Amino acid sequence: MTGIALETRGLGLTLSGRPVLRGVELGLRRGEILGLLGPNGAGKTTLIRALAGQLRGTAPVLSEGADVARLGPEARARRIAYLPQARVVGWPVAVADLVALGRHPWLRLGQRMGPRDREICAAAMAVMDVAALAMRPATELSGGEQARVLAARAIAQDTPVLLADEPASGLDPAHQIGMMSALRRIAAEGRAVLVSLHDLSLAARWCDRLVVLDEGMIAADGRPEVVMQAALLERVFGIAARIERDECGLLVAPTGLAGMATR
Ligand SMILES: Nc1ncnc2c1ncn2[C@@H]1O[C@H](COP(=O)(O)OP(=O)(O)OP(=O)(O)O)[C@@H](O)[C@H]1O
Repeated sequence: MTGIALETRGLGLTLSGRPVLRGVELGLRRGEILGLLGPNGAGKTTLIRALAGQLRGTAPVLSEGADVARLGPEARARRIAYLPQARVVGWPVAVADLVALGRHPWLRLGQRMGPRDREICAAAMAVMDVAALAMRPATELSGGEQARVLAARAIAQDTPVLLADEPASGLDPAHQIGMMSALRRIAAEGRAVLVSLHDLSLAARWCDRLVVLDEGMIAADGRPEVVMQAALLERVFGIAARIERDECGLLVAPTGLAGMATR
């Protein structure tokens, strides 16, 4: 068994005639939390959807030798959990039942959850701090609460690969830290985690490796201290930033637009 849980080599993808991804070479390693960064429209969501098997590009995405786009939905859901960017609950199901949907790929038709399934759901709800909301209709929750419930469902899926598209957006600072720490714990269990983020400090502090997408191409791929360079932030994001290191890791604070006076 290699350390690579999911990979694609030379992935290109065109949407409505527009090239959105070009020559993407990426491998997600077990035990690693990979942060995917890039400006709006860089192609992060498109790449995540391709990795999740929802979009097909010019190269396959391979999970243990299998093309994920060709796997049936159940087999795919046992290998890859995908937390989409849009996190709105559309129907008034109780939080605990919504999280339990994460166990469905592991149950046979008509089979009820067993003690182990219930344990996994309870742990996912605890880690996302939604256990106290278990009986509430999910539609009555705040945006951040709904986001945490849907993250708990993805965590309950208990897959070797977890892909999370901006899971920290809309969360308060404590729950952002809770989210990153939960993802890090999942990676520490030997799973592969990819998370897209706009918060550069959150990415630099919590991720083992950062990949920066720019106009559909990988502009940088490496450890946070290697990737987080003033020249790259200026070129890709058009910003000036203060980059500092303290005992917790890197701090990356945007100070202004590139070429303009810092305020
Ligand atoms: N269905 C589509 N048809 C045509 N173009 C699309 C389609 N979906 C996305 N795009 C384009 O592909 C590019 C990448 O979009 P994507 O959503 O992957 O970016 P992103 O990096 O996730 O951005 P953000 O940070 O704003 O979420 C954008 O320019 C977008 O307009």
